[in-house]
Amino acid sequence: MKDIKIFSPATVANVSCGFDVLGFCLDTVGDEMLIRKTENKGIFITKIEGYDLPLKTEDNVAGVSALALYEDAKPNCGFEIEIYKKIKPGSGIGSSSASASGAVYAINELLGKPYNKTQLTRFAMKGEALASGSEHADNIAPALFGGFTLVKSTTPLDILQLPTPSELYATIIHPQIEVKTSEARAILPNHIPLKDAITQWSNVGSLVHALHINDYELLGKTLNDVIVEPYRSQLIPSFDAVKKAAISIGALGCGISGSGPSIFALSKGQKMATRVENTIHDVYSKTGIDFYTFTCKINTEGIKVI
Ligand SMILES: Nc1ncnc2c1ncn2[C@@H]1O[C@H](COP(=O)(O)OP(=O)(O)O)[C@@H](O)[C@H]1O
Ligand SMILES: N[C@@H](CCOP(=O)(O)O)C(=O)O
Repeated sequence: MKDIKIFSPATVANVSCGFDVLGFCLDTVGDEMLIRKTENKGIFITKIEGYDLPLKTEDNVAGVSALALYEDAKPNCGFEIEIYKKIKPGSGIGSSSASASGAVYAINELLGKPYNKTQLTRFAMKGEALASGSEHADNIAPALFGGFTLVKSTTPLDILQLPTPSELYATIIHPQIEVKTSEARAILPNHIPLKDAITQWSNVGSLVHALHINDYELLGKTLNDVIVEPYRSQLIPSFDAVKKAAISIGALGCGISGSGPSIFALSKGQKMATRVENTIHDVYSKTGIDFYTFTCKINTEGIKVI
């Protein structure tokens, strides 16, 4: 195989209570990437469409991740990367992760799959560090593994795959403003009150249990973030109004998607999810800020060849 085209999906990291640990993969929205072998050794980004991003390998998340794999594999060829970007950088639905994980997934396929998904995650984390200043894996893991994932540890890297309730739908509202993950991380405290930590890890454990027993009502109760949301919600216009409206119309829960500005809501069934989307659309229409919304199932497959 000399070339490959892939779909690299958007993802929702943190999932309210699970900062840097929990994440899930979205369907329908994602980047496309075309990667081909070349006789010229090295990693070359030859084309980017959709958003203005650096072509220089070392300045692009996809290039940095690809280089990490390339320097480990030492293949007797190089790779050219074309990125067809659909996820706006700084969106909060894993734009950097889609590039980082897509690049390593595609090159691994072209090399005959010498690496497993955990090893690919490690390479892709190098790209995330370029974007956010931190090697977090909570977007990359759901992109590569699909569904819900929990990053048990980063050293050693240990990713847990969690069950995905079959009737679960995600609704995303993406205000067209940029919130860089690096900036959204810089405003977080280094220390947290013990009582908040107890609440947070109680919710994480309960969320994992809810996924395992397919309990939608319990899942909704766990979507509560007392540590990060109080700081980051201040970066997102009308966040509180969106969250209140989504839950009042029947969403299981609602929170900041990743580092924002996107907001996610989870619902049981497509009918409720559509009702939630219509409601938050009406709320945001009053802000005067450009935005778009979409609703989709949880993507249990992750990155795929197209
Ligand atoms: N291939 C790429 N895809 C997305 N962002 C990239 C890429 N290469 C570099 N970047 C930079 O990374 C940042 C986007 O990362 P981040 O803030 O984490 O956005 P998101 O929350 O959407 O993942 C932007 O500053 C962008 O310029
Ligand atoms: N745990 C990270 C997740 C960033 O997600 P993104 O979609 O905004 O890149 C964080 O919250 O900083």
